[in-house]
Amino acid sequence: MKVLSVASEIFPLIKTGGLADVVGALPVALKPLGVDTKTLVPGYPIVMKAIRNPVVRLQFDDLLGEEATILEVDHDGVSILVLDAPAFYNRKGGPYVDAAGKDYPDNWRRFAALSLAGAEIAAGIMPGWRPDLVHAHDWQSALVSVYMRYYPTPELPSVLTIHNIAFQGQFGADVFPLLRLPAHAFSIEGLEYYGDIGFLKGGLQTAHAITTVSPSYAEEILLPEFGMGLEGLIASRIDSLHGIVNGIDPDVWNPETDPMIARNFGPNTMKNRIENRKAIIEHFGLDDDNGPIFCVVSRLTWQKGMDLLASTIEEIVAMGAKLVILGAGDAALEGALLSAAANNHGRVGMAVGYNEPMSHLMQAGCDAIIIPSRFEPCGLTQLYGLRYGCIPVVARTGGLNDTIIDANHAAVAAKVATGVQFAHVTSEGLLHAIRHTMQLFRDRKLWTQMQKQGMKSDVSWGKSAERYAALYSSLVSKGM
Ligand SMILES: Nc1ncnc2c1ncn2[C@@H]1O[C@H](COP(=O)(O)OP(=O)(O)O[C@H]2O[C@H](CO)[C@@H](O)[C@H](O)[C@H]2O)[C@@H](O)[C@H]1O
Repeated sequence: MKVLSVASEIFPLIKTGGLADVVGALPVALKPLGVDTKTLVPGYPIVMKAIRNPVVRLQFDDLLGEEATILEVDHDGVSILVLDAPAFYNRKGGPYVDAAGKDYPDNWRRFAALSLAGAEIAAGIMPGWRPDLVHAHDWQSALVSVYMRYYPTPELPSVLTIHNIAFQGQFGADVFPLLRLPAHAFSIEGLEYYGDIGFLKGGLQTAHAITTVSPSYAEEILLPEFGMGLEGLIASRIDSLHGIVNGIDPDVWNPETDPMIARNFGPNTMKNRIENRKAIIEHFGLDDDNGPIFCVVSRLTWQKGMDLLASTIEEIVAMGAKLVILGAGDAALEGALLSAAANNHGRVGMAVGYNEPMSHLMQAGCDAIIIPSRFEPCGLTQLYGLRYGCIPVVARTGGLNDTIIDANHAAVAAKVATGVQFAHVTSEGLLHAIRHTMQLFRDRKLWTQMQKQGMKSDVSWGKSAERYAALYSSLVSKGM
């Protein structure tokens, strides 16, 4: 089976969040199951710089008014199609925002072009390769199935994965004529969304299957609290909705071989882990006592509950814990966390920005990772935590609920606990969970047993890749 995956990020070429990890790892996991994937991504400057020996596969004279080229590269066995369209992607800022952090005003056009290029490739215009199915991710590529439905291109089976329903790609109706779709695509069955146009909304209407990244989140988005206005539409498509939990790349995230950490370790060499703890203490200038070191690796946003963290830091420190934070995002949250770190020298450390090696070292050297998300479609950092013996302390929501076994009495007695969950995502709820975690930490035997239990958890893509492959097959064999 041949699959065209279309996405705005792919690890390791370009990553701003978990989407990139999934888009990069899933094709590798699908390959042994007979699924050959090519992944179409925008040719941002960072991508153009990273690719080696690209082959020109296709040229567009007029992709939504601009010239564009499809280049193919093989990156560590993953086949990547790069949409080289300087008018859309050759910008100084990030993939979505300019250097000042503001959304590019033409994001609708930049990602409509990505989706249209995907629909054209699906139609078979690229010599020598045509997919059997298209898999789009989030709003940035959600128009692929809209173009396939309304454009004069034949329609292939399609899957749309929601990684985060909070980002919907909603734009004014004035841009509709510029998308080159027929007038009837501006309808309730198509792109129209409360008088505007909605990229994700259009994709949810037209994709043959909708997936999201955990079973719990698939249920949550049927509720107004989590559906962000799309719950009614999703409910109308419930027969086509699937919750498939994310896995992680076991080679990139392997404490036994990870080159980004101070010392490798595994379940049988846990004592080596201490070298990573020492590296964290040194890097952040923390007090060298025996209390637990908590970490946070996160976008600094409301979704991730970072305001709750900021408001409880003094109490966390007063309990005797240490905390290190790696993150970037909301400027006010960044400021609040930085000043908490400055006020608690030796107890709280903060690294601002995006730092992949530091994210690995934190998982390897800290004792627990705090994830106080208000909603979390899947979450990947708790899975890395499991693999690295960094006990996840998580809000009971979405994929956090599906992947972490709370250390309640029954789970501890049965020796199956892998972390701590808290149901009330409030300052009190978070502090209660941290207090509980510190109690568990003091019982060294129990703590080590929980670490090892986590390290044994199946966080691979194995079963989830099988579910995607089965879904693809069912759509292709049905002819949709
Ligand atoms: N400052 C920093 N430096 C280095 N690395 C950093 C970093 N901040 C974050 N990261 C990394 O970025 C990734 C974040 O992934 P998540 O799954 O936690 O969230 P995200 O909200 O981006 O993804 C959305 O999509 C994913 C994928 O489906 C879902 O798991 C998730 O719930 C959903 O919100 C992790 O690999 C993490 O290590």
